[in-house]
Amino acid sequence: MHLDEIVARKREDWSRITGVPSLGAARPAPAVPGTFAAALRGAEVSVIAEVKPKSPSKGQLLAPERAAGQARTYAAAGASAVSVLADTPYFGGSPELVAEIAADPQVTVPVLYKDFLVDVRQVELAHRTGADAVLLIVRAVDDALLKDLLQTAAGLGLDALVETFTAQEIERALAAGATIVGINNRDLQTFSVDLENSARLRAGIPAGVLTVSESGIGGRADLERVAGHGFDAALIGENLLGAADTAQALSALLGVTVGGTA
Ligand SMILES: O=P(O)(O)OC[C@@H](O)[C@@H](O)c1c[nH]c2ccccc12
Repeated sequence: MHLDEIVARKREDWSRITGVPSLGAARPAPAVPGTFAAALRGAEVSVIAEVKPKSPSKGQLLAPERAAGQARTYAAAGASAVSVLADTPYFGGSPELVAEIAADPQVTVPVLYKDFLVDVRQVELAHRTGADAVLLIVRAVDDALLKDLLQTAAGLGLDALVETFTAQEIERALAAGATIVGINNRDLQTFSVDLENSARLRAGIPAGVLTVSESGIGGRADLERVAGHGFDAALIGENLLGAADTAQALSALLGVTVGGTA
């Protein structure tokens, strides 16, 4: 299974859905534009820590009942933002999980809604969860839809992390107006990971655009490499989810980058 199959399924699912699904009693505060972007800015490389209950390549990563607590641990241990999977069939998350985490007073950092967006109604659903930002994957959409998704997000006060994998996708992201660009180190067609992908493509992103290196970042050496290439942030899931002590793993990652004290 790879990106094309996931995207085909999402399109089919959303063709059957009428309107925007409601989220029960969830009544989030309105999104404050720029909250997620602001969390990534700063002198040091920021960490966006991910709550990814399972993945197609690794299987179960986190027991469902531990997912919400994981976000609290990330926030307490110094993550600048948390990314939460809203996709259920492939990644074991849900919009309800995003809503629960976004409403948690102990999660004091911005929340990124992570799904495969192929319909503007998904941006509205993300907004209903109380998330601060959405992930948009360039490869999953055409230019017109990418623009629509970006404009819908902006209209609702949501920031957008626009994910790319190639130089051409970076150009498409920038042409559509992206102000936060992610470069994935994992090829979503094959699931192979190469950190050099970020390094190679970073130069194609102009100053003033926030940059995020995504996937396969394993430890402090990797994070330093990413910082050295000038990224504002790193998106990290599996390494933290697999650690015996998440808080300690995250502190060790951050300790070095914020002053070499870890
Ligand atoms: O767990 P990792 O290798 O640290 O990667 C996190 C994140 O980048 C990855 O989960 C991801 C990047 N883009 C995605 C799109 C959909 C689902 C998941 C992802």
